[in-house]
Amino acid sequence: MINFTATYTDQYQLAMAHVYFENGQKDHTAVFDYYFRKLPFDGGYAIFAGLEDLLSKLENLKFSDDDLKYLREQDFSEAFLQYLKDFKFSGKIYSAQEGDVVFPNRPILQVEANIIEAQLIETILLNLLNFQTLIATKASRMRLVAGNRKLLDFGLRRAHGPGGYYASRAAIIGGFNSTSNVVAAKDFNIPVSGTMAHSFIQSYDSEIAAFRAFAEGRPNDCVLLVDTYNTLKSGLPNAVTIGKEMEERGEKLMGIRLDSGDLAYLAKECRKMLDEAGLEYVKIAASNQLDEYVIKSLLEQKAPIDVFGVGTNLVTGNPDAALDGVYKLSMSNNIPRLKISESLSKVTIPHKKQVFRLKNTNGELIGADAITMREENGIDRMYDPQEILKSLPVETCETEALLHLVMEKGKRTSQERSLTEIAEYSAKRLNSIPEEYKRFDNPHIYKVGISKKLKKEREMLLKKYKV
Ligand SMILES: Nc1ncnc2c1ncn2[C@@H]1O[C@H](COP(=O)(O)OP(=O)(O)OP(=O)(O)O)[C@@H](O)[C@H]1O
Ligand SMILES: O=P(O)(O)OC[C@H]1O[C@H](OP(=O)(O)OP(=O)(O)O)[C@H](O)[C@@H]1O
Ligand SMILES: O=C(O)c1cccnc1
Repeated sequence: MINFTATYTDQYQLAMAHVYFENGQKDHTAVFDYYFRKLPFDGGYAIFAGLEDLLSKLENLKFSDDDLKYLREQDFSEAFLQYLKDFKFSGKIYSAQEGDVVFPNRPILQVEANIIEAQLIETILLNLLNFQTLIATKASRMRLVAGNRKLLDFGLRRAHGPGGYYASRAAIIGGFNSTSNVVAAKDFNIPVSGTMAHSFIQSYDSEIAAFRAFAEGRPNDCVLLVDTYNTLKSGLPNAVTIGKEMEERGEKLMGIRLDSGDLAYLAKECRKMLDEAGLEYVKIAASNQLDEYVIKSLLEQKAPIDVFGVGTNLVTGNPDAALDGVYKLSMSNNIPRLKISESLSKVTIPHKKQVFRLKNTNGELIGADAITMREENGIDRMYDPQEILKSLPVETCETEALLHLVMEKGKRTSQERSLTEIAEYSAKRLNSIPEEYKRFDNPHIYKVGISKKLKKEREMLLKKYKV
Protein backbone atom coordinates (compact mmCIF):
# COMPACT_ATOMS: atom_id res chain seq x y z
CA MET A 1 0.00 0.00 0.00
CA ILE A 2 1.09 3.57 -0.65
CA ASN A 3 2.48 5.45 2.31
CA PHE A 4 0.22 8.44 2.81
CA THR A 5 2.69 11.07 3.97
CA ALA A 6 2.52 14.76 3.11
CA THR A 7 4.40 14.18 -0.17
CA TYR A 8 1.14 12.67 -1.49
CA THR A 9 0.72 15.99 -3.25
CA ASP A 10 1.52 17.80 -6.48
CA GLN A 11 4.85 19.59 -6.81
CA TYR A 12 3.20 22.96 -7.41
CA GLN A 13 1.68 22.87 -3.92
CA LEU A 14 5.20 22.68 -2.45
CA ALA A 15 6.48 25.37 -4.79
CA MET A 16 3.65 27.75 -3.77
CA ALA A 17 4.11 26.88 -0.09
CA HIS A 18 7.82 27.64 -0.41
CA VAL A 19 7.06 31.10 -1.76
CA TYR A 20 4.44 31.81 0.91
CA PHE A 21 6.96 30.76 3.54
CA GLU A 22 9.84 32.84 2.20
CA ASN A 23 7.57 35.90 1.82
CA GLY A 24 6.48 35.75 5.45
CA GLN A 25 2.92 34.69 4.52
CA LYS A 26 2.89 31.36 6.31
CA ASP A 27 0.27 32.51 8.82
CA HIS A 28 -2.05 34.01 6.23
CA THR A 29 -5.40 32.28 6.34
CA ALA A 30 -7.31 30.70 3.48
CA VAL A 31 -10.73 29.21 2.85
CA PHE A 32 -11.13 26.63 0.09
CA ASP A 33 -14.34 25.01 -1.24
CA TYR A 34 -14.59 21.44 -2.53
CA TYR A 35 -17.30 20.88 -5.13
CA PHE A 36 -17.81 19.25 -8.51
CA ARG A 37 -19.36 20.71 -11.65
CA LYS A 38 -20.83 17.77 -13.55
CA LEU A 39 -22.78 14.81 -12.28
CA PRO A 40 -21.31 11.47 -13.34
CA PHE A 41 -23.16 8.93 -15.54
CA ASP A 42 -25.58 11.64 -16.78
CA GLY A 43 -27.35 10.98 -13.51
CA GLY A 44 -29.38 13.23 -11.27
CA TYR A 45 -27.35 12.96 -8.03
CA ALA A 46 -24.03 11.83 -6.52
CA ILE A 47 -23.16 10.06 -3.27
CA PHE A 48 -20.44 11.84 -1.30
CA ALA A 49 -17.75 9.38 -0.16
CA GLY A 50 -14.20 9.34 1.17
CA LEU A 51 -14.57 11.79 4.06
CA GLU A 52 -13.71 9.53 7.03
CA ASP A 53 -10.74 8.24 5.11
CA LEU A 54 -9.56 11.77 4.42
CA LEU A 55 -9.98 12.89 8.04
CA SER A 56 -7.97 9.91 9.32
CA LYS A 57 -5.17 10.69 6.91
CA LEU A 58 -5.17 14.41 7.73
CA GLU A 59 -4.92 13.71 11.46
CA ASN A 60 -1.64 11.92 10.83
CA LEU A 61 -0.26 13.81 7.87
CA LYS A 62 3.43 14.67 8.10
CA PHE A 63 6.65 14.61 6.13
CA SER A 64 8.76 11.55 6.97
CA ASP A 65 12.54 11.71 7.33
CA ASP A 66 12.72 10.01 3.97
CA ASP A 67 10.43 12.65 2.42
CA LEU A 68 12.62 15.43 3.83
CA LYS A 69 15.73 13.74 2.52
CA TYR A 70 14.16 13.65 -0.94
CA LEU A 71 12.96 17.26 -0.74
CA ARG A 72 16.40 18.41 0.37
CA GLU A 73 17.61 17.33 -3.08
CA GLN A 74 14.99 19.61 -4.68
CA ASP A 75 15.07 23.37 -4.87
CA PHE A 76 13.85 24.30 -1.35
CA SER A 77 15.48 26.47 1.30
CA GLU A 78 16.75 24.93 4.53
CA ALA A 79 14.41 27.16 6.56
CA PHE A 80 11.41 25.88 4.58
CA LEU A 81 12.55 22.28 5.05
CA GLN A 82 12.76 22.90 8.80
CA TYR A 83 9.18 24.22 8.64
CA LEU A 84 8.06 21.10 6.78
CA LYS A 85 9.74 18.93 9.42
CA ASP A 86 7.13 20.12 11.94
CA PHE A 87 4.28 20.33 9.44
CA LYS A 88 0.89 19.10 10.47
CA PHE A 89 -2.62 20.02 9.42
CA SER A 90 -4.09 22.19 12.16
CA GLY A 91 -7.06 23.68 10.34
CA LYS A 92 -10.84 23.41 10.40
CA ILE A 93 -13.08 21.48 8.05
CA TYR A 94 -16.81 21.91 7.52
CA SER A 95 -18.34 19.13 5.49
CA ALA A 96 -21.44 17.35 4.27
CA GLN A 97 -21.82 14.00 6.00
CA GLU A 98 -20.21 11.09 4.21
CA GLY A 99 -22.88 9.17 2.30
CA ASP A 100 -25.08 12.20 1.74
CA VAL A 101 -26.67 12.88 -1.62
CA VAL A 102 -24.90 15.84 -3.24
CA PHE A 103 -25.29 17.97 -6.34
CA PRO A 104 -23.04 20.04 -8.61
CA ASN A 105 -21.83 23.58 -8.00
CA ARG A 106 -22.44 23.75 -4.27
CA PRO A 107 -19.77 23.37 -1.61
CA ILE A 108 -19.58 19.85 -0.25
CA LEU A 109 -16.72 20.70 2.06
CA GLN A 110 -14.84 23.83 3.19
CA VAL A 111 -11.30 23.96 4.52
CA GLU A 112 -10.10 26.82 6.73
CA ALA A 113 -6.41 26.79 7.55
CA ASN A 114 -3.23 28.71 7.05
CA ILE A 115 -2.51 29.05 3.36
CA ILE A 116 0.35 26.53 3.36
CA GLU A 117 -1.61 23.81 5.14
CA ALA A 118 -4.71 24.42 3.03
CA GLN A 119 -2.67 24.21 -0.14
CA LEU A 120 -0.65 21.13 0.84
CA ILE A 121 -3.77 19.04 1.51
CA GLU A 122 -5.53 19.90 -1.76
CA THR A 123 -4.24 16.99 -3.79
CA ILE A 124 -4.87 14.23 -1.27
CA LEU A 125 -8.32 15.64 -0.60
CA LEU A 126 -9.28 15.66 -4.28
CA ASN A 127 -7.67 12.29 -4.86
CA LEU A 128 -9.66 10.56 -2.11
CA LEU A 129 -13.00 12.36 -2.43
CA ASN A 130 -13.32 12.45 -6.22
CA PHE A 131 -12.66 8.76 -6.71
CA GLN A 132 -14.74 7.43 -3.85
CA THR A 133 -17.66 9.74 -4.72
CA LEU A 134 -17.56 8.48 -8.32
CA ILE A 135 -17.60 4.81 -7.29
CA ALA A 136 -20.16 5.19 -4.48
CA THR A 137 -22.45 6.91 -7.01
CA LYS A 138 -21.97 4.09 -9.53
CA ALA A 139 -22.66 1.50 -6.82
CA SER A 140 -25.80 3.30 -5.70
CA ARG A 141 -27.22 3.18 -9.23
CA MET A 142 -26.85 -0.60 -9.17
CA ARG A 143 -28.46 -0.73 -5.72
CA LEU A 144 -31.42 1.29 -7.04
CA VAL A 145 -32.20 -1.30 -9.72
CA ALA A 146 -31.21 -4.42 -7.77
CA GLY A 147 -33.86 -3.91 -5.06
CA ASN A 148 -33.09 -6.25 -2.19
CA ARG A 149 -30.94 -8.67 -4.20
CA LYS A 150 -27.32 -9.07 -3.13
CA LEU A 151 -24.58 -7.05 -4.84
CA LEU A 152 -21.01 -8.34 -4.62
CA ASP A 153 -17.92 -6.35 -5.56
CA PHE A 154 -15.64 -8.49 -7.80
CA GLY A 155 -13.56 -5.57 -9.04
CA LEU A 156 -10.06 -5.68 -7.56
CA ARG A 157 -8.49 -7.47 -10.54
CA ARG A 158 -9.92 -4.95 -13.01
CA ALA A 159 -9.36 -1.81 -10.95
CA HIS A 160 -6.91 0.93 -11.77
CA GLY A 161 -4.13 -0.50 -9.61
CA PRO A 162 -4.42 0.08 -5.87
CA GLY A 163 -7.50 2.25 -6.51
CA GLY A 164 -9.41 -1.00 -6.15
CA TYR A 165 -8.83 -0.79 -2.39
CA TYR A 166 -10.84 2.44 -2.11
CA ALA A 167 -13.35 1.32 -4.73
CA SER A 168 -14.35 -1.55 -2.47
CA ARG A 169 -14.91 0.87 0.41
CA ALA A 170 -16.97 3.23 -1.76
CA ALA A 171 -19.03 0.36 -3.19
CA ILE A 172 -20.29 -0.45 0.31
CA ILE A 173 -21.31 3.18 0.86
CA GLY A 174 -23.29 3.01 -2.38
CA GLY A 175 -25.15 -0.09 -1.23
CA PHE A 176 -23.08 -3.17 -2.10
CA ASN A 177 -23.31 -6.05 0.38
CA SER A 178 -19.84 -7.54 0.28
CA THR A 179 -16.51 -7.69 -1.50
CA SER A 180 -14.12 -10.32 -2.82
CA ASN A 181 -11.28 -7.90 -1.93
CA VAL A 182 -9.68 -9.41 1.16
CA VAL A 183 -7.45 -6.50 2.19
CA ALA A 184 -10.29 -3.97 1.92
CA ALA A 185 -12.61 -6.33 3.79
CA LYS A 186 -10.04 -6.66 6.58
CA ASP A 187 -9.16 -2.96 6.83
CA PHE A 188 -12.67 -1.54 6.46
CA ASN A 189 -14.56 -4.33 8.21
CA ILE A 190 -16.56 -5.22 5.09
CA PRO A 191 -18.26 -8.64 4.75
CA VAL A 192 -16.06 -10.78 2.49
CA SER A 193 -17.40 -13.38 0.06
CA GLY A 194 -16.44 -15.40 -2.98
CA THR A 195 -17.24 -18.33 -5.23
CA MET A 196 -14.69 -20.18 -7.41
CA ALA A 197 -12.77 -19.60 -10.67
CA HIS A 198 -12.91 -21.50 -13.97
CA SER A 199 -9.31 -22.58 -13.37
CA PHE A 200 -10.41 -24.66 -10.37
CA ILE A 201 -12.78 -26.69 -12.52
CA GLN A 202 -10.30 -26.93 -15.41
CA SER A 203 -7.61 -28.24 -13.08
CA TYR A 204 -9.58 -31.43 -12.35
CA ASP A 205 -10.15 -34.27 -14.84
CA SER A 206 -13.89 -33.69 -14.66
CA GLU A 207 -16.28 -30.93 -13.66
CA ILE A 208 -18.05 -33.16 -11.14
CA ALA A 209 -14.74 -34.05 -9.47
CA ALA A 210 -13.96 -30.33 -9.08
CA PHE A 211 -17.42 -29.59 -7.69
CA ARG A 212 -17.19 -32.51 -5.25
CA ALA A 213 -13.78 -31.47 -3.97
CA PHE A 214 -14.97 -27.91 -3.41
CA ALA A 215 -18.17 -28.99 -1.68
CA GLU A 216 -16.19 -31.25 0.65
CA GLY A 217 -13.59 -28.59 1.35
CA ARG A 218 -15.94 -25.60 1.69
CA PRO A 219 -19.34 -26.93 2.79
CA ASN A 220 -20.42 -23.64 4.36
CA ASP A 221 -19.95 -21.28 1.41
CA CYS A 222 -20.13 -23.55 -1.60
CA VAL A 223 -21.14 -21.69 -4.79
CA LEU A 224 -20.46 -23.75 -7.93
CA LEU A 225 -19.50 -22.04 -11.19
CA VAL A 226 -21.56 -23.89 -13.78
CA ASP A 227 -20.55 -22.49 -17.17
CA THR A 228 -17.05 -23.90 -17.78
CA TYR A 229 -18.18 -26.59 -20.26
CA ASN A 230 -21.93 -26.41 -20.85
CA THR A 231 -24.22 -24.75 -18.35
CA LEU A 232 -27.46 -26.65 -18.95
CA LYS A 233 -26.07 -30.00 -20.10
CA SER A 234 -23.19 -30.36 -17.67
CA GLY A 235 -22.71 -27.59 -15.08
CA LEU A 236 -26.21 -27.51 -13.69
CA PRO A 237 -26.85 -31.31 -13.66
CA ASN A 238 -23.50 -31.76 -11.87
CA ALA A 239 -24.40 -29.03 -9.37
CA VAL A 240 -27.70 -30.81 -8.66
CA THR A 241 -25.82 -34.07 -8.01
CA ILE A 242 -23.48 -32.27 -5.59
CA GLY A 243 -26.43 -30.47 -3.94
CA LYS A 244 -28.06 -33.82 -3.27
CA GLU A 245 -24.82 -35.32 -1.92
CA MET A 246 -24.49 -32.36 0.42
CA GLU A 247 -28.07 -32.85 1.66
CA GLU A 248 -27.20 -36.45 2.54
CA ARG A 249 -24.40 -35.08 4.74
CA GLY A 250 -26.78 -32.59 6.36
CA GLU A 251 -25.19 -29.70 4.41
CA LYS A 252 -26.61 -27.21 1.94
CA LEU A 253 -25.30 -26.06 -1.41
CA MET A 254 -25.30 -22.29 -1.15
CA GLY A 255 -25.53 -21.39 -4.82
CA ILE A 256 -24.50 -21.63 -8.42
CA ARG A 257 -22.88 -18.89 -10.52
CA LEU A 258 -23.50 -18.08 -14.18
CA ASP A 259 -20.70 -16.13 -15.90
CA SER A 260 -21.51 -16.23 -19.62
CA GLY A 261 -24.26 -16.57 -22.20
CA ASP A 262 -27.81 -15.25 -21.95
CA LEU A 263 -28.01 -14.74 -18.22
CA ALA A 264 -31.81 -14.33 -18.12
CA TYR A 265 -32.52 -17.45 -20.13
CA LEU A 266 -29.95 -19.52 -18.27
CA ALA A 267 -31.09 -18.30 -14.85
CA LYS A 268 -34.70 -19.28 -15.67
CA GLU A 269 -33.67 -22.75 -16.88
CA CYS A 270 -31.36 -23.29 -13.90
CA ARG A 271 -34.06 -22.18 -11.45
CA LYS A 272 -36.50 -24.69 -13.00
CA MET A 273 -33.99 -27.54 -12.81
CA LEU A 274 -32.95 -26.72 -9.25
CA ASP A 275 -36.57 -26.46 -8.09
CA GLU A 276 -37.52 -29.72 -9.79
CA ALA A 277 -34.65 -31.37 -7.89
CA GLY A 278 -35.94 -29.99 -4.59
CA LEU A 279 -33.09 -27.50 -4.32
CA GLU A 280 -35.32 -24.42 -4.06
CA TYR A 281 -32.99 -22.87 -1.47
CA VAL A 282 -29.97 -22.83 -3.79
CA LYS A 283 -29.31 -19.25 -4.88
CA ILE A 284 -28.43 -18.14 -8.40
CA ALA A 285 -25.56 -15.70 -8.78
CA ALA A 286 -24.66 -14.01 -12.07
CA SER A 287 -21.63 -12.10 -13.31
CA ASN A 288 -20.05 -11.00 -16.61
CA GLN A 289 -19.62 -7.34 -17.38
CA LEU A 290 -22.67 -6.29 -15.40
CA ASP A 291 -23.64 -2.68 -14.79
CA GLU A 292 -26.81 -0.87 -13.75
CA TYR A 293 -28.32 -1.14 -17.23
CA VAL A 294 -27.71 -4.89 -17.62
CA ILE A 295 -28.97 -5.59 -14.09
CA LYS A 296 -32.10 -3.53 -14.79
CA SER A 297 -32.66 -5.36 -18.08
CA LEU A 298 -32.15 -8.79 -16.48
CA LEU A 299 -34.71 -8.02 -13.80
CA GLU A 300 -37.17 -6.65 -16.37
CA GLN A 301 -36.76 -10.01 -18.12
CA LYS A 302 -37.74 -11.56 -14.78
CA ALA A 303 -34.42 -13.38 -14.49
CA PRO A 304 -34.51 -15.26 -11.16
CA ILE A 305 -31.07 -14.00 -10.13
CA ASP A 306 -30.49 -13.57 -6.38
CA VAL A 307 -26.93 -12.27 -6.41
CA PHE A 308 -25.05 -10.01 -8.85
CA GLY A 309 -21.23 -10.00 -8.93
CA VAL A 310 -19.88 -6.80 -10.47
CA GLY A 311 -16.29 -5.96 -11.28
CA THR A 312 -15.04 -3.76 -14.11
CA ASN A 313 -17.98 -1.42 -14.53
CA LEU A 314 -18.15 -0.75 -10.79
CA VAL A 315 -14.54 -0.10 -9.84
CA THR A 316 -13.57 1.86 -12.94
CA GLY A 317 -16.66 4.07 -12.83
CA ASN A 318 -17.28 3.14 -16.45
CA PRO A 319 -18.05 5.11 -18.63
CA ASP A 320 -16.84 8.12 -16.62
CA ALA A 321 -13.10 8.23 -16.05
CA ALA A 322 -13.26 10.67 -13.14
CA LEU A 323 -15.41 13.00 -11.07
CA ASP A 324 -14.39 16.58 -11.88
CA GLY A 325 -14.28 17.74 -8.24
CA VAL A 326 -12.28 20.93 -7.67
CA TYR A 327 -10.82 22.88 -4.74
CA LYS A 328 -11.20 26.63 -5.12
CA LEU A 329 -10.05 29.54 -2.98
CA SER A 330 -12.97 31.57 -1.64
CA MET A 331 -11.19 33.73 0.99
CA SER A 332 -7.64 34.81 1.64
CA ASN A 333 -6.67 36.48 4.91
CA ASN A 334 -10.36 37.18 5.53
CA ILE A 335 -10.77 38.90 2.16
CA PRO A 336 -13.36 37.24 -0.13
CA ARG A 337 -11.81 36.07 -3.40
CA LEU A 338 -13.15 35.17 -6.80
CA LYS A 339 -11.92 33.26 -9.84
CA ILE A 340 -13.20 34.85 -13.05
CA SER A 341 -14.14 32.81 -16.10
CA GLU A 342 -15.79 33.49 -19.44
CA SER A 343 -18.45 31.05 -18.38
CA LEU A 344 -20.50 32.19 -15.38
CA SER A 345 -20.80 28.56 -14.30
CA LYS A 346 -17.05 28.57 -13.63
CA VAL A 347 -16.98 31.83 -11.66
CA THR A 348 -16.40 30.77 -8.05
CA ILE A 349 -18.54 31.77 -5.07
CA PRO A 350 -16.64 33.81 -2.46
CA HIS A 351 -16.87 33.73 1.36
CA LYS A 352 -17.34 31.18 4.11
CA LYS A 353 -20.60 29.47 3.29
CA GLN A 354 -23.37 27.21 4.51
CA VAL A 355 -25.58 25.01 2.33
CA PHE A 356 -29.22 24.33 3.21
CA ARG A 357 -31.45 21.55 1.91
CA LEU A 358 -34.91 22.96 1.42
CA LYS A 359 -38.11 21.15 2.39
CA ASN A 360 -41.77 22.09 2.24
CA THR A 361 -43.82 22.41 5.42
CA ASN A 362 -44.57 18.65 5.27
CA GLY A 363 -40.85 17.97 5.47
CA GLU A 364 -40.66 16.81 1.82
CA LEU A 365 -37.69 17.85 -0.29
CA ILE A 366 -38.50 20.52 -2.85
CA GLY A 367 -35.49 19.63 -5.01
CA ALA A 368 -33.24 22.53 -4.13
CA ASP A 369 -30.14 23.34 -2.06
CA ALA A 370 -29.43 26.97 -1.18
CA ILE A 371 -25.97 28.42 -0.55
CA THR A 372 -25.73 31.30 1.92
CA MET A 373 -22.97 33.19 3.71
CA ARG A 374 -22.13 31.13 6.78
CA GLU A 375 -23.49 33.67 9.25
CA GLU A 376 -26.73 34.42 7.38
CA ASN A 377 -29.87 33.56 9.27
CA GLY A 378 -32.38 31.93 6.95
CA ILE A 379 -33.08 32.62 3.30
CA ASP A 380 -36.21 34.02 1.64
CA ARG A 381 -35.32 33.80 -2.07
CA MET A 382 -32.60 31.88 -3.86
CA TYR A 383 -30.99 33.01 -7.09
CA ASP A 384 -29.61 30.91 -9.93
CA PRO A 385 -25.83 31.52 -9.82
CA GLN A 386 -25.59 31.22 -13.60
CA GLU A 387 -28.81 32.63 -15.00
CA ILE A 388 -29.17 35.89 -13.17
CA LEU A 389 -32.84 36.43 -14.00
CA LYS A 390 -33.93 33.14 -12.43
CA SER A 391 -34.94 33.06 -8.76
CA LEU A 392 -37.17 31.03 -6.47
CA PRO A 393 -39.08 32.18 -3.37
CA VAL A 394 -38.20 29.89 -0.47
CA GLU A 395 -39.28 31.86 2.62
CA THR A 396 -41.80 29.20 3.69
CA CYS A 397 -39.32 26.32 3.36
CA GLU A 398 -37.85 24.36 6.21
CA THR A 399 -34.08 24.26 6.04
CA GLU A 400 -31.52 21.66 6.98
CA ALA A 401 -27.92 22.84 7.30
CA LEU A 402 -25.69 20.42 5.40
CA LEU A 403 -22.15 21.50 6.30
CA HIS A 404 -20.99 20.50 9.77
CA LEU A 405 -17.76 21.15 11.62
CA VAL A 406 -15.94 17.80 11.30
CA MET A 407 -12.37 18.85 12.09
CA GLU A 408 -10.94 21.54 14.33
CA LYS A 409 -7.27 22.23 15.05
CA GLY A 410 -6.49 19.24 12.85
CA LYS A 411 -8.52 16.79 14.97
CA ARG A 412 -11.88 15.19 14.28
CA THR A 413 -14.69 16.80 16.25
CA SER A 414 -16.53 13.52 16.65
CA GLN A 415 -15.81 9.80 16.57
CA GLU A 416 -15.09 8.12 13.23
CA ARG A 417 -18.26 6.63 11.74
CA SER A 418 -18.19 3.00 10.64
CA LEU A 419 -18.75 2.02 7.03
CA THR A 420 -22.04 0.36 8.00
CA GLU A 421 -23.29 3.57 9.61
CA ILE A 422 -22.27 5.57 6.54
CA ALA A 423 -23.95 3.11 4.16
CA GLU A 424 -27.17 3.12 6.21
CA TYR A 425 -27.19 6.91 6.32
CA SER A 426 -26.61 7.06 2.57
CA ALA A 427 -29.52 4.68 1.84
CA LYS A 428 -31.79 6.81 4.02
CA ARG A 429 -30.73 10.03 2.35
CA LEU A 430 -31.12 8.60 -1.16
CA ASN A 431 -34.53 7.27 -0.22
CA SER A 432 -35.64 10.79 0.71
CA ILE A 433 -34.85 12.11 -2.79
CA PRO A 434 -37.83 11.98 -5.19
CA GLU A 435 -37.70 9.31 -7.92
CA GLU A 436 -37.41 11.89 -10.71
CA TYR A 437 -33.83 12.68 -9.65
CA LYS A 438 -32.90 9.00 -9.61
CA ARG A 439 -34.08 7.79 -13.01
CA PHE A 440 -31.35 7.03 -15.55
CA ASP A 441 -32.86 8.81 -18.54
CA ASN A 442 -33.04 12.60 -18.42
CA PRO A 443 -33.37 12.89 -14.66
CA HIS A 444 -34.81 16.07 -13.13
CA ILE A 445 -32.17 18.72 -12.53
CA TYR A 446 -31.81 19.49 -8.84
CA LYS A 447 -31.72 23.23 -8.25
CA VAL A 448 -28.82 24.98 -6.54
CA GLY A 449 -29.15 28.66 -5.71
CA ILE A 450 -27.41 31.41 -3.78
CA SER A 451 -28.81 33.93 -1.30
CA LYS A 452 -29.32 37.57 -2.22
CA LYS A 453 -26.44 38.62 0.02
CA LEU A 454 -24.06 36.16 -1.61
CA LYS A 455 -25.26 37.19 -5.06
CA LYS A 456 -24.52 40.85 -4.25
CA GLU A 457 -21.07 40.03 -2.88
CA ARG A 458 -20.26 38.00 -5.96
CA GLU A 459 -21.44 40.75 -8.31
CA MET A 460 -19.36 43.32 -6.43
CA LEU A 461 -16.24 41.21 -6.72
CA LEU A 462 -16.96 40.47 -10.38
CA LYS A 463 -17.01 44.21 -11.05
CA LYS A 464 -13.81 44.71 -9.05
CA TYR A 465 -11.77 42.01 -10.80
CA LYS A 466 -13.22 42.01 -14.33
CA VAL A 467 -10.84 43.61 -16.80
N1 LIG B 1 -30.41 -11.65 -20.98
C1 LIG B 1 -29.58 -10.65 -21.05
N2 LIG B 1 -30.03 -9.40 -21.21
C2 LIG B 1 -29.21 -8.35 -21.29
N3 LIG B 1 -27.87 -8.45 -21.19
C3 LIG B 1 -27.34 -9.68 -21.01
C4 LIG B 1 -28.15 -10.82 -20.93
N4 LIG B 1 -27.35 -11.88 -20.76
C5 LIG B 1 -26.09 -11.43 -20.72
N5 LIG B 1 -26.07 -10.11 -20.86
C6 LIG B 1 -24.90 -9.20 -20.89
O1 LIG B 1 -24.47 -9.13 -22.23
C7 LIG B 1 -23.06 -9.07 -22.30
C8 LIG B 1 -22.62 -10.31 -23.06
O2 LIG B 1 -21.29 -10.21 -23.35
P1 LIG B 1 -20.48 -11.32 -24.10
O3 LIG B 1 -21.10 -11.58 -25.42
O4 LIG B 1 -19.03 -10.94 -24.06
O5 LIG B 1 -20.69 -12.55 -23.12
P2 LIG B 1 -20.68 -14.06 -23.41
O6 LIG B 1 -21.65 -14.39 -24.49
O7 LIG B 1 -20.91 -14.72 -22.17
O8 LIG B 1 -19.22 -14.30 -23.90
P3 LIG B 1 -17.99 -14.91 -23.10
O9 LIG B 1 -18.22 -16.39 -23.08
O10 LIG B 1 -16.83 -14.51 -23.95
O11 LIG B 1 -17.94 -14.30 -21.73
C9 LIG B 1 -22.56 -9.06 -20.86
O12 LIG B 1 -22.40 -7.73 -20.44
C10 LIG B 1 -23.70 -9.70 -20.11
O13 LIG B 1 -23.77 -9.31 -18.76
O1 LIG C 1 -16.98 -9.05 -15.59
P1 LIG C 1 -16.67 -8.20 -14.39
O2 LIG C 1 -17.84 -7.37 -14.00
O3 LIG C 1 -15.40 -7.45 -14.52
O4 LIG C 1 -16.54 -9.21 -13.11
C1 LIG C 1 -15.41 -9.89 -12.75
C2 LIG C 1 -15.10 -11.05 -13.65
O5 LIG C 1 -13.89 -11.58 -13.16
C3 LIG C 1 -13.94 -12.97 -13.23
O6 LIG C 1 -13.57 -13.40 -14.52
P2 LIG C 1 -12.08 -13.82 -14.89
O7 LIG C 1 -12.14 -14.23 -16.33
O8 LIG C 1 -11.08 -12.78 -14.51
O9 LIG C 1 -11.77 -15.08 -13.96
P3 LIG C 1 -12.45 -16.50 -13.95
O10 LIG C 1 -11.58 -17.37 -14.77
O11 LIG C 1 -12.49 -16.87 -12.54
O12 LIG C 1 -13.81 -16.36 -14.53
C4 LIG C 1 -15.40 -13.28 -12.95
O13 LIG C 1 -15.74 -14.56 -13.40
C5 LIG C 1 -16.14 -12.17 -13.62
O14 LIG C 1 -16.53 -12.54 -14.93
O1 LIG D 1 -15.62 -14.83 -5.96
C1 LIG D 1 -15.82 -14.75 -7.17
O2 LIG D 1 -16.65 -15.44 -7.77
C2 LIG D 1 -15.04 -13.75 -7.97
C3 LIG D 1 -14.10 -12.93 -7.40
C4 LIG D 1 -13.41 -12.03 -8.16
C5 LIG D 1 -13.67 -11.94 -9.48
N1 LIG D 1 -14.59 -12.73 -10.05
C6 LIG D 1 -15.28 -13.61 -9.31
